[in-house]
Amino acid sequence: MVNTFIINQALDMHLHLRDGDMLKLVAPLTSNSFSGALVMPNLVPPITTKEDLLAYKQRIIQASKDDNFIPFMTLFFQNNYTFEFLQSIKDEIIGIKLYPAGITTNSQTGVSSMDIEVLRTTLENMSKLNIPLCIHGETNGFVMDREKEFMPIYESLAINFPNLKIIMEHITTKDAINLLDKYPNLYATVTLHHLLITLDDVAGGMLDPHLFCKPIAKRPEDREALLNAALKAHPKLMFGSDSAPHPKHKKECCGCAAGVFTSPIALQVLVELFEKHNALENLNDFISNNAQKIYGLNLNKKSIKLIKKDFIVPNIYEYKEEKVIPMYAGKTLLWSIDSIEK
Ligand SMILES: NC(=O)N[C@@H](CC(=O)O)C(=O)O
Ligand SMILES: [Zn+2]
Ligand SMILES: [Zn+2]
Repeated sequence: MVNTFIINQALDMHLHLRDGDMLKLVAPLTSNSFSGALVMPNLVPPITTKEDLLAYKQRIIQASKDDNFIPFMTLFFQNNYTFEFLQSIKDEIIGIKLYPAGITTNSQTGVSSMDIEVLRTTLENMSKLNIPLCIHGETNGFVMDREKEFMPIYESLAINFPNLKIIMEHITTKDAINLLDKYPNLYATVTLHHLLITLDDVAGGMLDPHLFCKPIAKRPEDREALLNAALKAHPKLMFGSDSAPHPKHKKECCGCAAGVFTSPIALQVLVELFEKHNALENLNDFISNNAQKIYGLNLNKKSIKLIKKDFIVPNIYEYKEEKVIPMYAGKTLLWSIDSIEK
C-alpha cells in the first residue's frame, strides 16, 4: 500500500485568481503548493494592455507570498492586436485567451464572431511570434452541445494556422479528447471536477450551485473519456483546475455564477483519484511534465509530499469581507499535504 506520494513542480495551467481581497484570499491556496499557474485574464475590465498585465502580475506576486511561485500571465484576446504590440508583450505572457462574447463569466467583451477572417490579424501575428492561443470553446447553442458544436471551429483554426499552438481549455467531452490526436497543434487542459462529476451531480438531485460551471459537466461517457486520458497522462493533455472562486452570495442565490473553487483540494484529490485507478506513476506527467513540454518550461522548484492522512476540507475560506466555498466543503479526503520543499 502506498502511504506517501511526491509531486514535483505542480502546475495549474488554467486558474482564476481574481483581484483585490479575493486575490489575497485565493492566491496563497495555489502558490503554497504549486510551482506555477497560468492565470486567466477575465477580470472586469479584462487584461488587454501591457500596463494592466504587469500591474496585475505584481499584485499576484504580492498576494501569493511565495517567491517560488510563478504566475504565467495571459492577455485577453482582441481582434486586430498589431504585430508591434504583441512583440512588445511577448516575453511577459505565456498565451492569449480567446472568449466568445458572453459565453462565460466576465466574457462580455470577448469576440462576437469566430469567423477566421475576422480573427485573422491577431492569429497571424500570434503565429509569427509563437504565442499560444488558449480558447474557451463553446458556441451559444444548446447548453449540453456547446462544446461539441465548437469542434469544427477548433479544426478550422488548427488547419488554417498550422504553426499556432491551440489549447482547448477545460474540455468536457469525448469529442474533444478524440480531436486531440487529429491535429498536431491542438492541445487541451482538463479540470479536476470534470474528471469527477457529471450533470447528475450538478442537477440530478438537489441543485448544487458549487458544482455549476461552464462548460457544464456532461455525460458519464464523457467523464470516462476525460478520466482515461488523464490517467494515462495523454501527452497533449494538461491539468488546469479552472478553479474559479465566486463570493458565497453569488453562488448561493438565484442566478448563480459559473465556476467551481477547487484550488485547496486539487492535489489531494488527484492523488486519491490516480491511486484508486493504479495510475500514480502518471500523475507527475499529467500535473507537470506535459505542460512543461507543451509550453517549453523548465521548472525545478517545489516538491510536495502528500501522505495518506485524513484532510477535512474547510467549510469556507474567508478574508475580510470575502467568503468562498470550496468543492467538497466539509468532506473528508484520504490524502493530505504533509510538507513542501522549496
Ligand atoms: N469556468 C467557469 O465556470 N467560470 C470561469 C470562467 C471560465 O473559465 O469559463 C470564471 O471565471 O468564473
Ligand atoms: Zn472558460
Ligand atoms: Zn476558467
